[in-house]
Amino acid sequence: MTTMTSTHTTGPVLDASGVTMRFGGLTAVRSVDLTVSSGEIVGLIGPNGAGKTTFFNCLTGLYIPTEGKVSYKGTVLPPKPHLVTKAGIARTFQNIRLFSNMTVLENVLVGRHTRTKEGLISALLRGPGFRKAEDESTARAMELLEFTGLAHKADHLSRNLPYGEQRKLEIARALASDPGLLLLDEPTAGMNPQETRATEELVFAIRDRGIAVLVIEHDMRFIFNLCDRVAVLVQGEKLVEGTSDVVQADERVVAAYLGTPFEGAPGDEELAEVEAAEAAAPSTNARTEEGQ
Ligand SMILES: Nc1ncnc2c1ncn2[C@@H]1O[C@H](COP(=O)(O)OP(=O)(O)OP(=O)(O)O)[C@@H](O)[C@H]1O
Repeated sequence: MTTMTSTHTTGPVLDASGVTMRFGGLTAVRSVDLTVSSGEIVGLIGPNGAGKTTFFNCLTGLYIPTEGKVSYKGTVLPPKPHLVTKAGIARTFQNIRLFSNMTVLENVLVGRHTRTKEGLISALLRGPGFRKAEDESTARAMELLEFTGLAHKADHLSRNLPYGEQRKLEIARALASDPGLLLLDEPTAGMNPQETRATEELVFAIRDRGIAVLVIEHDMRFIFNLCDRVAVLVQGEKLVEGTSDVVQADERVVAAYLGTPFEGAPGDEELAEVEAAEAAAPSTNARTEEGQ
């Protein structure tokens, strides 16, 4: 039996059932059920204000749902963000939330703290146990920077990274908590086609490491290329859920969100844009290296 097969047979990593979130008179999320299984990449799409981020906040303990429950690997999660992270769910945010005055490596080390056992006394004494844990954390953080293509920037201040690399760093920091499920909130927002394509590859690589992924995104090419399953939220309710083909063909989704049927094989147009950008890239790099 391959690893892939065994991860697919272990049942849902995430099981959200009947999740409702009300803010006063406004019901932002209404009785939403969603599961994500090991080995899956699931997309969450919908118009602005549909309740996608609110749903993420309910999954990660930032909000206590008005109704419903969220389980991770069969255990109901306490609605406290640090306990949710410790249980195995990590996330990135729609707006980048890095520690801008820390280095790239330090940002990833911050994400590692839920997995280090050494306490305050040990840290103050800086005994052998603490130093060993520190070395292990640094090695793990560097491995994640290699994985995300940022190792060569480990000692740069995060605020000096280009936008696309800051987004990658957010993902590296989320991975530092060794999650079983990664929630990505608009990971390609503001990216050019080349960066979007690289992010797509990164998400596939994360999935191949055995981490399930739930992703919110407005870029439909990205979503339909990437996801095994897509759920559509409209006005807080789940309208449709299915494969990319099913969702794209659903008239209700077209009417409520996509506007016009999504034409052409997903990825073709994007591929052409990326190839054009890559063809133009050497001259851009040359200008940068010459300091122009
Ligand atoms: N803390 C809050 N208090 C009151 N209303 C809120 C709060 N957070 C979200 N809302 C409302 O809940 C609804 C859903 O918002 P949410 O940000 O979850 O939508 P979204 O689908 O993520 O939108 P977008 O795609 O624009 O990010 C909106 O009407 C929003 O104004």
